[in-house]
Amino acid sequence: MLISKYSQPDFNPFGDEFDEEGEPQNWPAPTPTEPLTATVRIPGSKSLTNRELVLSALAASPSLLRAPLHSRDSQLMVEALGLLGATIDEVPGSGGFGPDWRVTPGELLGSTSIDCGLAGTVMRFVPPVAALALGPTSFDGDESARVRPMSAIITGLRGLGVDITDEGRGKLPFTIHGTGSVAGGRVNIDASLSSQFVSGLALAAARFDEGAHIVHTGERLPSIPHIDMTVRTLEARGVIVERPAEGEWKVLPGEIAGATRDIEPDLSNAAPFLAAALVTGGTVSIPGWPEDTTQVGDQLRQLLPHFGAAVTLADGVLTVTGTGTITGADLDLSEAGELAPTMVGLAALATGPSTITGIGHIRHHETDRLAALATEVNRLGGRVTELADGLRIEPSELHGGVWLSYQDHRMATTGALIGLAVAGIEINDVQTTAKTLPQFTELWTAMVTGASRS
Ligand SMILES: O=C(O)C1=C[C@@H](OP(=O)(O)O)[C@@H](O)[C@H](O)C1
Ligand SMILES: C=C(OP(=O)(O)O)C(=O)O
Repeated sequence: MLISKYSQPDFNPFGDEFDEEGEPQNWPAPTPTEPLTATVRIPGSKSLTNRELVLSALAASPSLLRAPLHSRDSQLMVEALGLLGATIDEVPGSGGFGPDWRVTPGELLGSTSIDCGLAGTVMRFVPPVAALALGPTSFDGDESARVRPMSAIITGLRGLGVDITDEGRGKLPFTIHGTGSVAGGRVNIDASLSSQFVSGLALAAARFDEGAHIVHTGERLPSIPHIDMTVRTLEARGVIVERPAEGEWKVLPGEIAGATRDIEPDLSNAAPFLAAALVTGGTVSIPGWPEDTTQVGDQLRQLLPHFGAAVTLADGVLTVTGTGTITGADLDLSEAGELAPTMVGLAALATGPSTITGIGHIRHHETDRLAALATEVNRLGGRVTELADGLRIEPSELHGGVWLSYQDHRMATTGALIGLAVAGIEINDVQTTAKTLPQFTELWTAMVTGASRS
């Protein structure tokens, strides 16, 4: 099994950016003097990598994952599945950002402890796998992971016949008492706080005796494209998923096939880079943009023009060009909450007001993103007001200062985005980008200095 360097407490991906006490130093966000012209290659998708890892561990035969994401979240997933019985070996890769992974499924055994870090995909996707293992598996994570909602997974698994002990808060930590099988059947859950509850149950459900008929009972369902991604990855491995009604998914019991899968670049991680074209009035291209994808980041093609961008997709290269002026936009991001921090960064630099709604659930992401974004932009002189399910951003002259990251990779990248236009912004704990993009500062600096010019 692979050892995760990203989950070691003393891991420092940037060498010199910790002080002598081991505290993260501030990273001065670069402010270019000219419009950018850059081509940026982006590593693999977190959402696809972690789904394919889970499905590979549950499959009937080995799988090969090509160009997977190597980051804290994917390493935590590798470790978790390794502890439960899968073997994950590195094989020489062709992707350029690290080796490929060969995943050999093994007998699922508990009697282990899983560290979820702050990864929603690990804390929501692995418990149903542990339910299939023989023996108890305890789950915990970072301190800030202990406030993220988990009750729909806990009550959902209980409804499917799984014994779980927890502290009664519907949060980490908890222990799954696996017996080697899960009865399965119909289960009602409220997934209004996270689509990952549906995805987590669905990914393992084909291995349950009766499969699972998942019924979402809440009033709203965020991030629907991520559930579509789950369904598509299941179907690609031969699993039958029926849709009896709106908000219902019926995963039939059956074999999950081993497969060779090419992981697409992470289109949501492309967001701040593409937005940089708007902020500087330049042009940024991302190669390897898939023609047909379930990644919600593909919606950037429709979203960025709202702020004044010209967007083209030709021969697998997405190119965004800005005019130097960012217009305000009114957006419903209920499907694409993951893109909200970047959109708020753009809105903070726009000439007109913006209202971004449909994202109440991002209060439960890595941090309360609505509060964190409002606080940080306002500390730089911005005018951001929190709404129940979003943010109102009004134009304002911003100034430099320290931008706090709240252990949130997308907060860190949003600070860097604003720093392209506002001199003197320093990102505290930029290392937190290792959650999904350990190369962030390297790629960002290359983009700004022209080192990634095509
Ligand atoms: O299933 C996934 O891979 C994800 C689902 C979404 O979660 P929510 O539904 O909690 O927003 C998204 O925001 C997250 O980054 C990744
Ligand atoms: C919400 C996110 O992550 P997680 O998978 O931890 O929920 C995110 O990456 O924006």
